[in-house]
Amino acid sequence: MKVSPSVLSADFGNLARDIQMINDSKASMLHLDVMDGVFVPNISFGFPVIKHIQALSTKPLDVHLMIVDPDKFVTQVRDCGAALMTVHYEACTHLNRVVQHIHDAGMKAGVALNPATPVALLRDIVACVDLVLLMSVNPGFGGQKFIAGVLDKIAELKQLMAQKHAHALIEVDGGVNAETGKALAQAGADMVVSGNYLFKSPDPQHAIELLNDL
Ligand SMILES: O=C(CO)[C@@H](O)[C@H](O)COP(=O)(O)O
Ligand SMILES: [Fe+2]
Repeated sequence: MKVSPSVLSADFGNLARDIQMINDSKASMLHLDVMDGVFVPNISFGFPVIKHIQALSTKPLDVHLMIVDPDKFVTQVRDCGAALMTVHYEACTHLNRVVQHIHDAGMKAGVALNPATPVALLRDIVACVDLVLLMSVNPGFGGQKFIAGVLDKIAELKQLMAQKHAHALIEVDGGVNAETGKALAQAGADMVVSGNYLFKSPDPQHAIELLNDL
């Protein structure tokens, strides 16, 4: 199982230390949650902070945009050095165009679904994206309780991807710990995001390794 630790739960007063900890871990990517206070009821951090993190990180950046109209920011996300730019299905009027712009900018494209958004809505886009991010909490905050309905959504998504000959990675985000991570591994998720659980752990690198070994 690939692991993408969420910087949202890092200690922003000791960011360089926490990024170095992730560099020295088995994490596959580094997850960055951008929130605009409109699409979600919270504001996190923006491009200057991501640029700073990029300079410190040896892991590819997995940028999760919880913002309205993400098409406006494709170039800025690319200029931050992101490897993967994930936008919400619910935030895009012209999702196919946004995905094209992300690819034109040289990044991998991901599409995220809120817990109440059905997988079936991805029918006409799933073959065009590199990753589907299934939210297992309502986006906006770290440290929330895992919504187990995501496990059935993984099965539905796998079925849809088989029908459409799609090869997107399946990433799950929210409330992931050792227990929920195990259920996600069994359900067939390829990558998990974890924030609160990892950063509150007495040994975050060991916690990353445990998820990685699932
Ligand atoms: O996108 C989000 C929240 O909106 C996440 O990436 C969280 O940051 C995950 O944090 P935990 O639920 O693991 O604490
Ligand atoms: Fe996220």
